[in-house]
Amino acid sequence: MMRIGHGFDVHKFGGQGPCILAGVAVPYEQGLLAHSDGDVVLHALSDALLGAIGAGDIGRHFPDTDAAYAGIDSRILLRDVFAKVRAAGYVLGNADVTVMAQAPRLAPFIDAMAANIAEDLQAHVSQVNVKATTTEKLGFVGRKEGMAAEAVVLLVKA
Ligand SMILES: Nc1ccn([C@@H]2O[C@H](COP(=O)(O)O)[C@@H](O)[C@H]2O)c(=O)n1
Ligand SMILES: C[C@@]1(CO)OP(=O)(O)OP(=O)(O)OC[C@H]1O
Repeated sequence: MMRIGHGFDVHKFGGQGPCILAGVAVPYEQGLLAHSDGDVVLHALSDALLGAIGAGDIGRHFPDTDAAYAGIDSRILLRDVFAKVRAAGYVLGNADVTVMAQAPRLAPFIDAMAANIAEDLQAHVSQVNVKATTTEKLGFVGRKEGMAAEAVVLLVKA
């Protein structure tokens, strides 16, 4: 049996850079504001994984009111989420992630982002695709107010 999941997340720019995206420190004049490290990519991916096993979302598992998660590396959250996926009897089939950012330019960092995700999801890098798009200067992304990410995952029975 297979299970599909989708995730979406947004964080606002603010403070000092870099932006942490899939665990990669991407140089930028501002960072992403959040309770955690603001890793919008891993939050969308974690939500997709939780969605696929019918387990809600990361806000339910790691409340942003809990001091334990202040400034936390979102890779720790992703690995915890993936442990739940394994406990439910699944492994990753593939994951596809889209990052919406007018800036910074992400192309030089995409491979490192995919490698981190593959490592955390006990998968081969060929099972993980990460891509970026601007929004052609439209909307909050286009005005460089923040960044958004979407993720889709397919899980397969272990
Ligand atoms: N922050 C971004 C956004 C996009 N890219 C890459 O630029 C190419 C064109 O993007 P569109 O906005 O026309 O979809 C595309 O190949 C993106 O991967 C980027 O590096 N950083
Ligand atoms: C990750 C958590 C927990 O630190 O907080 P934030 O970093 O603010 O991120 P968000 O995407 O709002 O999601 C869920 C949270 O509970």
